[in-house]
Amino acid sequence: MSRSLAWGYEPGGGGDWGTGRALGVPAPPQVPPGARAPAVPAARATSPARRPGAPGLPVASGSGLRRFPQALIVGVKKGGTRALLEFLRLHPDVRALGSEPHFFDRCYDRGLAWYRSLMPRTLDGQITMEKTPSYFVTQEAPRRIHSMSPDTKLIVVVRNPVTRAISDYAQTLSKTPGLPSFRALAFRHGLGPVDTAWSAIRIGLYAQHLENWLRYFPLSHFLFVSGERLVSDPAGEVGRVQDFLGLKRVVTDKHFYFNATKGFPCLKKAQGSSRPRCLGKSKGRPHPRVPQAVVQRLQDFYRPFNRKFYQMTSQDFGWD
Ligand SMILES: Nc1ncnc2c1ncn2[C@@H]1O[C@H](COP(=O)(O)OS(=O)(=O)O)[C@@H](OP(=O)(O)O)[C@H]1O
Repeated sequence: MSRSLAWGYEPGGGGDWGTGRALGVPAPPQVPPGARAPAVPAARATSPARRPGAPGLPVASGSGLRRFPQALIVGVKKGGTRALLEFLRLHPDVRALGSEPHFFDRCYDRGLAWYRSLMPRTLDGQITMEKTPSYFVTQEAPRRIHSMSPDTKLIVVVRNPVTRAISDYAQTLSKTPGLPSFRALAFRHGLGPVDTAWSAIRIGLYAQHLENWLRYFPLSHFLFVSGERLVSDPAGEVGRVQDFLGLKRVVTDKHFYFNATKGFPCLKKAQGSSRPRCLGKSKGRPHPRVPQAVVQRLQDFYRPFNRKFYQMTSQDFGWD
């Protein structure tokens, strides 16, 4: 796997992320939609049995063991989840799956043993991680993750829901030329009520999604990372994450520089490399111009949901 798929930009360089895979990590097995992976027990709604070879126990293979993730980046789409994962991968005690396995939303019927087989091997004391931003808005994800391990640490990168929606739209537009305008999709009947059935809008109702998670996990299991501060102060946000994961603060401001061409913080040296690297061009895409009146209406729409989210998390993200 070419490293440039993960870190597509560097001074004088180009490229794209493409697959969302990263740094030398093999892609998960590709199984056609609807097909089942062979000889793997289905995931159960109860905790995995504690017997050798059972889904709950680590599997020895080569150097280190494949273990279930102890920490997950569960959201949100377009929040800055890739940047956070790649920053954390600089830490010697973090091993992460480069691709998004989508186990707790799309692939759950492949079973826990399949899921664990995707994970990189870790030594004692190292943390296994993966990120799949759609988990945060998947109704069944909290129950399923809880049944894997009620001790799982959950990280949510959140961003102003209006900017997030525009970013989401920009991504869809890049794959679907001729898409109706953002404004046409955001409001029903022209400039009628906000269309909460549109996923770009619905994902930003953070308080509602969090309520579903809190039925299974206490707040102490969550860390909410500001997507805005991840850009303005990456070392500060990654410092909070390292504390939350019980890790030494190894990733610090020494690892970052601001790349004026990219307009984002980049790494002075990516994992296993001596060269500076930025994320690929699908991260930090130009956004289409959205009229200020549309932005304002959405700001007003989200305000009560944002306030509720601030209350629930005891954190003010400053979006209002
Ligand atoms: N360092 C750095 N470099 C590039 N981009 C950065 C960085 N930090 C945060 N971001 C923001 O990450 C946004 C993409 O978020 P995700 O990685 O969560 O997207 S995805 O859901 O996995 O598609 C992406 O959104 P857009 O700017 O709208 O493309 C970026 O704003």
